[in-house]
Amino acid sequence: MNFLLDEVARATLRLAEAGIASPRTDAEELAAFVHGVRRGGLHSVADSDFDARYWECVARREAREPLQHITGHAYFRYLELRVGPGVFVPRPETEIMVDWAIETLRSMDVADPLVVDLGAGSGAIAISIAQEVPRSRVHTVEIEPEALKWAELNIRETGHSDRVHAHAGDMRTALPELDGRVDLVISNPPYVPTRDGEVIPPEVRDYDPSPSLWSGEDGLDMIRDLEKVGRRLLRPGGAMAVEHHDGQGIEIPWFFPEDRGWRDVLNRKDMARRDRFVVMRRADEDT
Ligand SMILES: C[S@@+](CC[C@H](N)C(=O)[O-])C[C@H]1O[C@@H](n2cnc3c(N)ncnc32)[C@H](O)[C@@H]1O
Repeated sequence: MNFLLDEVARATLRLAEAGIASPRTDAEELAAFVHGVRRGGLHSVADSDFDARYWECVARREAREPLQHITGHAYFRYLELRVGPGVFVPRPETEIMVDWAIETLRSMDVADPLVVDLGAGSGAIAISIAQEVPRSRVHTVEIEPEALKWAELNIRETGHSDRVHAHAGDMRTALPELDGRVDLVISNPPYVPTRDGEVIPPEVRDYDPSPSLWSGEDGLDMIRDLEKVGRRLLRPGGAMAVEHHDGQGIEIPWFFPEDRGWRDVLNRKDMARRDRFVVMRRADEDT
């Protein structure tokens, strides 16, 4: 074993003691970041090249700063996105909802589908869809100016400025010019119940911006409003996906009733088999 791997083992213990859920991965990611190699290449770093800044990064992580804020990037599907203060760090759970959206768009008989992503954050959802559905046109909306800057940066740096457009605005009233024309609406809205304030991890509570998290006592305020937004934006037969907290999967389908033109409302699960997002579509014109 080389010196760096010894240090990674020591850092792993420190991070585990600090209550980090994935101490080994984080210790390795930080070592890879500091030494400019991939995780698989850590064994090849010469002992003389060990960089003591590694321990500064480990101390920041130990104090529960998110890994992605320390390294400055987050991986999401096939993207490496820039993140930092002022923006929500994209999560793996959301990748599964995006998977559903991409499959749904590919199965639609539409050459250049029109997509709206509500709550841009880093741009993770919007950029992934543009990248993986080649002719899609994606509009994303963000209320927080700081977050919008990160989304714009990522859209530019990933080379998707031609088909992803980030708009400043409130997702509840945004993009009236697209009313009735959108093929797919997707959102990972704020959904954490304010009553959970005491139990969420410090990485989330202290670093994800408040507007990306909280949505009323039961966490459902924004999702209730999204029913109206989807009804306004979608074309007949258009599809929608909304991420939610585990434990909210029973209530949300009731917000999208058949008598308001919703069809095929279904709960979908994440990798841990927990209810994680709800999908639905608008009735066709003749139903
Ligand atoms: C949970 S984050 C999701 C970000 C990103 N889509 C992702 O999945 O990583 C929710 C985002 O919605 C934004 N947001 C909250 N309320 C909003 C509103 N009323 N209108 C537009 N964006 C809003 C937050 O600032 C935050 O960036």
